[in-house]
Amino acid sequence: MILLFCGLSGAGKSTLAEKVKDKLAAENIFAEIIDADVYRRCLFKDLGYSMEDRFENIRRLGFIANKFSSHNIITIVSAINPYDTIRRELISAYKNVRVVHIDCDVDELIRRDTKGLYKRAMLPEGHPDKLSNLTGINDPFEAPQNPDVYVNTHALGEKECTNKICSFILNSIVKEKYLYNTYTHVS
Ligand SMILES: Nc1ncnc2c1ncn2[C@@H]1O[C@H](COP(=O)(O)OS(=O)(=O)O)[C@@H](OP(=O)(O)O)[C@H]1O
Ligand SMILES: Nc1ncnc2c1ncn2[C@@H]1O[C@H](COP(=O)(O)OP(=O)(O)O)[C@@H](O)[C@H]1O
Repeated sequence: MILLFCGLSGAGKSTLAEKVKDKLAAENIFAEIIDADVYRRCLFKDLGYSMEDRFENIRRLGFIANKFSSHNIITIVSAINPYDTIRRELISAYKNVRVVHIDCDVDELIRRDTKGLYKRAMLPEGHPDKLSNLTGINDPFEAPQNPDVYVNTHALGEKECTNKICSFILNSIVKEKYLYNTYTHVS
């Protein structure tokens, strides 16, 4: 199964991916997280934030995710993933792709602003530090219309969000008789 965790920067994709992974590990279910921010820094240094580059980023992440997923590893792709077209492309290309919308009100994201990106995006035009294409501020985010799971991290705490996502995964495993790997957790 490939889970596309999509949502704006700071919404909670990475936090929830780690928590979901830990909760599944407690049930001896192995999950792999493909965090776009990490892959961009290590492997995809050639990509920026134009629509074309974002499409290419998601295509590459999807390709890698499918390698893990084809070995029956629950695979979480944590990326803003703002465009419906490319999400649909992955859904058509690979088996068992599910969309998890990690939503959060923009006002709350501006308050969190853990990376200082929102502050930079809201600087006046012409300011040398202004970020010109931050998703949700001055670049589009097409919210998934029918996500398999929806959580709003302003309305729900980390634990509630984690439980909701894990319940979906565990129910899917049962329904689809998903062959999942078990492993010995080494801390
Ligand atoms: N202009 C702009 N827009 C969006 N995001 C920006 C931008 N510049 C830098 N960053 C940082 O890059 C991370 C988003 O990369 P993604 O690969 O998830 O984006 S995308 O799916 O290709 O749209 C995102 O990471 P997260 O905060 O984890 O979402 C940001 O830290
Ligand atoms: N319900 C929640 N779920 C996830 N993160 C939350 C929640 N409430 C507050 N947060 C905080 O929001 C921030 C989300 O950051 P992060 O997970 O890096 O977001 P993203 O990966 O989407 O950019 C963290 O500081 C986290 O502690």
